[in-house]
Amino acid sequence: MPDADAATAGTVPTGRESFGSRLGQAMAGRGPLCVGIDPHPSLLRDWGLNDDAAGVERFSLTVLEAVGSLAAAVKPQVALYERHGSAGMAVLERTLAAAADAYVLTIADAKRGDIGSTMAAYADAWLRDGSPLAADAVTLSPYLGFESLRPALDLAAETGRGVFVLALTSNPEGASVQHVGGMDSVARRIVQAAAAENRRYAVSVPGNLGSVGLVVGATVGSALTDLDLDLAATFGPILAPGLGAQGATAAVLRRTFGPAYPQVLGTSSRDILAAGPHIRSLQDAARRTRDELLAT
Ligand SMILES: O=c1ccn([C@@H]2O[C@H](COP(=O)(O)O)[C@@H](O)[C@H]2O)c(=O)[nH]1
Repeated sequence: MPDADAATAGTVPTGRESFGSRLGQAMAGRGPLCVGIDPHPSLLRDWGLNDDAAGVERFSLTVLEAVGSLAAAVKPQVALYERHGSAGMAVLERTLAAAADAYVLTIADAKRGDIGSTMAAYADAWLRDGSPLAADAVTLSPYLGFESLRPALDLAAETGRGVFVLALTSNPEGASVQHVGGMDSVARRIVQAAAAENRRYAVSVPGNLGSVGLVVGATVGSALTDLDLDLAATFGPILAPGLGAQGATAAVLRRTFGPAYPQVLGTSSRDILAAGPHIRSLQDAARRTRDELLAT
């Protein structure tokens, strides 16, 4: 049931189940792990694959086959397909289609953000039904202003898809922009805007996940307390990259996110991918990370 805030809210304008609801079910059923599909040149080499589109395709489909049933979602890193030009983007299209066929949720890590008119085109690419690059969700950068993301926010709601807006990124340089403003920080404005968006679609109900998520790095340390950020109150999923290769552990994640931990989708790429190319080894690595996330 919607809460009082939702009295004036809109409803999700689609017959399709919302992304938040689908992700919530996947997290409950498979565990709170997202595996990044990041075909770095060094990983391709270690897997005995060429650094070309064919190598990227083999890599991507192997990861999908290995972890599809162990992860709530997979997150292809768009830059690592883009570096192979149109052939790489075609591989990304086929990877997204293969994941959809296997009922695995996809989060395209594209970090898009632009002025409104151009943002509408990015929204069409990643969130429109029938687009060859349509994913279940896409990552967005709000640094042209949160409202500049409106075309993507609205299209995601319309098509039952989701977005993850960068709030506190996992890289150390992020603080120089995101922490600015002290107790009225840039990050706080983004968190509040995401919360308002989830309220708008009447999902501010404990236990229900909204479809407007945030990216908050697993490596942000005490920033949530320092900046007084209440992530639980956003009711949205939190994509938390930084596990493994960037140094964070499941225990760190639990400490960092506190009451918002049930909303956290822990994300790991290189740490798990380094176990390939053998399916069994990839599965062991993904299972270990997932079990650590569940155990904390
Ligand atoms: O704040 C952010 C936002 C996105 N990422 C992305 O996540 C993966 C992390 O890869 P690892 O190999 O597990 O370090 C990568 O695709 C980043 O672009 C992030 O790390 N931090």
